Amino acid sequence: MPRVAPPEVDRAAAARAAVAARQARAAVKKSVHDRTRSALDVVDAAWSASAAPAEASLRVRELLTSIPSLGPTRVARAMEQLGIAESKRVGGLGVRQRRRLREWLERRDNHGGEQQRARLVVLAGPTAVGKGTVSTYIRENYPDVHLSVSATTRSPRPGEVDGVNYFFVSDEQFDHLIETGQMLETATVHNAFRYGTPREPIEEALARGQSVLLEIDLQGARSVRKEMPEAVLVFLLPPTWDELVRRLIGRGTEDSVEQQRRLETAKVELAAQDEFDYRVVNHEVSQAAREVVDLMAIPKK
Ligand SMILES: Nc1ncnc2c1ncn2[C@@H]1O[C@H](COP(=O)(O)OP(=O)(O)OP(=O)(O)O)[C@@H](O)[C@H]1O
Ligand SMILES: Nc1nc2c(ncn2[C@@H]2O[C@H](COP(=O)(O)O)[C@@H](O)[C@H]2O)c(=O)[nH]1
Repeated sequence: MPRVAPPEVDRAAAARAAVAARQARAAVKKSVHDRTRSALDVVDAAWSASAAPAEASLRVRELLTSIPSLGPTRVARAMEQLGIAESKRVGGLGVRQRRRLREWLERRDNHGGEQQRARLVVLAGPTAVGKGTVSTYIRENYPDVHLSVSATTRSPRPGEVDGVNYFFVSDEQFDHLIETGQMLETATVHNAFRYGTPREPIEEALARGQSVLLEIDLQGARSVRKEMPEAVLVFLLPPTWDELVRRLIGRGTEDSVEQQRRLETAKVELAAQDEFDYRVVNHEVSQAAREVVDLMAIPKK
């Protein structure tokens, strides 16, 4: 192969080009930031008692596409995730829609207008610490997070819905899911029933850029770490041991034998908290949920 002489490098020109590129990137970032802040102002203004008709009647779709980094496809997807109809006007948003839109805009702004990298976050912790409660809060208030729905061989509790809380399956169906490679991890929890995380919905959500939350036990968290080392492991802690016992007994879904069994497992699980990347104390549900969601945005330790 003939040797090609390296081109003469004009170092000064290269440095000038790099500075110009940096300045251009900073300008775009600033304009995204400014437009995001003014979008937030419009959302707030449309809700104030003295709202100008122009702000209230603006369509959410138009408001979002006014932000330079958001094209029509991204806007359509975001609105779907936020549960806001395509034709909705800013003044016509419901309380929860408005809160979700504000939080979404704030999160984008905190990340320089960039869509944050999709992350797989595993939430584990002792029984009755509030994993299910925090996950439900996230499902209802952060629709851009995909919540994994586990399969289990236990029976539904009153109010639990198949396909929403769990996929309630028989032992034979659970075996089939394992044999056909459909599970990312499985475990027998509290020496009682089998639980497992279906693999495909997680892979699909991550591929479309959606962060995923798994609410699973310690064994499951360890298995996920082996399979997907990029996963972020979060341990949910109770404010105190006595509060944990109060929550378990207060929930009233287990008899006293099962409560004792779960508290024994809880001691083992609490001893493993140092294996996790982050710890979040569940004093208050909305605060704990926000801390968990915020962890989806920061680089893994
Ligand atoms: N921050 C909180 N403050 C007070 N009570 C809470 C809080 N979080 C959850 N709870 C209550 O504690 C109880 C246990 O919560 P939850 O069922 O969500 O726990 P869990 O960790 O999912 O339990 P398990 O692992 O046994 O399924 C529920 O009655 C719930 O309402
Ligand atoms: N390893 C897994 N553990 C899971 C999964 N889904 C739920 N769980 C954990 O099971 C216990 C009991 O749950 P409950 O709803 O019967 O009270 C709890 O610690 C859950 O976190 C899973 O897919 N894999």
